[in-house]
Amino acid sequence: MSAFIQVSHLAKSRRLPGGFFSNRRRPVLRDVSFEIGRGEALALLGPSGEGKSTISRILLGLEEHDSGSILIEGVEAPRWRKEHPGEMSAVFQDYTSSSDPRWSIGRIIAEPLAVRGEKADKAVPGLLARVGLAAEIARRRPHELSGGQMQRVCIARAISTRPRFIVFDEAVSSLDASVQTDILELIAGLKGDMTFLFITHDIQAAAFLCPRLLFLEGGSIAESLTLSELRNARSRCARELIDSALPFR
Ligand SMILES: Nc1ncnc2c1ncn2[C@@H]1O[C@H](COP(=O)(O)OP(=O)(O)OP(=O)(O)O)[C@@H](O)[C@H]1O
Repeated sequence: MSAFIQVSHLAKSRRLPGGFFSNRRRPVLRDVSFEIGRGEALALLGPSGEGKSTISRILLGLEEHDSGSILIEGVEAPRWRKEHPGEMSAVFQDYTSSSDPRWSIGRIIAEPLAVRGEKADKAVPGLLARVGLAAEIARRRPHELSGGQMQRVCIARAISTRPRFIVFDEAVSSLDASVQTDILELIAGLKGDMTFLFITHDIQAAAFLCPRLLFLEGGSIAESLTLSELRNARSRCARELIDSALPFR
């Protein structure tokens, strides 16, 4: 599988609280290197606060890194994002703040297309159908939908521009267990040629969607394991996550 994204020696520190003039910084990412193959679904796991979302925000161009490089199809990430508008997308945990509560669902889904100057309204019924929602939902507003329905709307919006790469950052974490399963099945069914990065604390969800799992610990990738290698995990964070998941015991 050829590399779609190559992350090399990524490092990022954050300013410690202590006033505007404080220069004290705390490393979050020390030396993170990994590849995501073209068309691969890759999971990124690790304890809370370890820097998983920081990596996703850096990949998406929402945050700067201090050093290291990110190549997408062999091109520096900022240039790739500029040359491929709409081809990188994301679904976040908080579906409420991901969408304007005053807008109709149709407008929320169509916005990324409208921004690109494409005819948006015609695409909405098809996008709703792809995520298992009825066309009439386009007229409703976010407060009229359940959490699971709203996350489906966020997924419809994320795929509206036909991205080639999607980050799912804790995209099922705030949903009830039964709804989580539905959304995981939806995500699994969408894949096609897309490349996925699936960020989660939930090793069972990761193993359901992704054939390979990365474990982030101490600011770098502690292990990269395929599903069949999970039983031989050696890093502390991988072992803890595996031991906490009953089916793996
Ligand atoms: N905007 C920010 N300003 C300051 N510190 C931040 C900011 N965002 C994250 N951090 C800090 O950076 C570190 C990494 O956060 P990050 O959200 O990337 O971790 P995470 O592994 O995704 O955590 P979780 O699993 O809890 O979402 C944490 O210590 C966090 O408190």
